[in-house]
Amino acid sequence: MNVGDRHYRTIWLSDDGRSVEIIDQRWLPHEFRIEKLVTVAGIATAIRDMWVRGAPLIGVTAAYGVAMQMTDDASDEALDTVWEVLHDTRPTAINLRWALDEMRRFLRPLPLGERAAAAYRRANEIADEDVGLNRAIGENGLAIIKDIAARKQPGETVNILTHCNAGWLATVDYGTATSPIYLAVEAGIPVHVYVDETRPRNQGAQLTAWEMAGHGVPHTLIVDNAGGHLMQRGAIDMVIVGTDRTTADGDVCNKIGTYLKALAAADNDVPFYVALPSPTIDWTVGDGLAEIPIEERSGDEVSLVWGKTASGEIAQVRVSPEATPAANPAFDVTPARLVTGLITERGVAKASREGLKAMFPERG
Ligand SMILES: CSC[C@H]1O[C@H](OP(=O)(O)O)[C@H](O)[C@@H]1O
Repeated sequence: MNVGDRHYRTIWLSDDGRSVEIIDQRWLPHEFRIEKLVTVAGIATAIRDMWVRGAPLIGVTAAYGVAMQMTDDASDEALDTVWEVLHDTRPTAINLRWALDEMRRFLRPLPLGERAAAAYRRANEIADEDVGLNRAIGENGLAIIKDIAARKQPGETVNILTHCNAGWLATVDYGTATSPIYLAVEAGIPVHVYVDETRPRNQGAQLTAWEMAGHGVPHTLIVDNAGGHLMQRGAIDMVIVGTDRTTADGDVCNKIGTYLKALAAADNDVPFYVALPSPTIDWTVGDGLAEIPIEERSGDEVSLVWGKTASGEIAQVRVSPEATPAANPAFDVTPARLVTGLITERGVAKASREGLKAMFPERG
């Protein structure tokens, strides 16, 4: 997407044809910093410490990490080792495993001398594929927004709530949950987005709000706990979120707090949509609550908050007593029964095994 008058992706191959450059999302919205990643260890750190984050972007970053490894050592052992090293960075987003599996499947049959160049070609393809998938998700989600707009008074705003950041910053471009929003704005549909701040790391306040402001999308930042209140008062027409892993039965694992939004939406008859590219579907898992590993991150992310001081310094401040321990599950699971529809690149699927099989019959 555009940052000012320049188009950016979240990750791109450096001119040296080996390193990758990323938007280091830790400093947004206060500073727009580009970082160059030159080693597999650097790629692993960038994923683990959330310099880059978001399920699709994590997968693409790992794909480039495999390619980087192939330039150093293209042996089968090195291919297996880099798979393990990068897979261990974060446990929940299935795109990470999907991308690592895809790179290993693609490279294993190749002669060692061909693997490095082929790996970069495949990583570039995966990045490009992500952009196409997200654009298609946007088209399919736009139809839903248009339908809601058609049922309101002419010119009346469609109010959308989103949680965390499933924007272009969570992908290579366009985003998943935000893609229909961007296309709706392009189509001239009056939309307004309620942006959940999304504690503890505030991906909504720091990233989604930055994206919305950057693209002139009317939006309002709210605390995570305000969504139900707004739904009770008819202020929300639809909820749209992303996902880090959706099961073959339609259970949706996403940023912590998503489940509570889905409960409030169900209680207030507000449609609750999940936008996802198919690599985010884990076909090996049915029961999300029982089978999806939930990342437990440091309690410091709860107790300490990043922000910009009055003097313009980016700093952390403590919001709880030093002695108070904090728990920090990073994701939760929304049961399929609470999901109105899964907006995929092929269309809107019912959140069920049958619905996903109908959309992806080759997965039968
Ligand atoms: C388009 S996937 C975005 C998804 O990833 C986020 O998690 P994190 O920021 O921890 O990587 C969040 O769950 C978003 O919905």
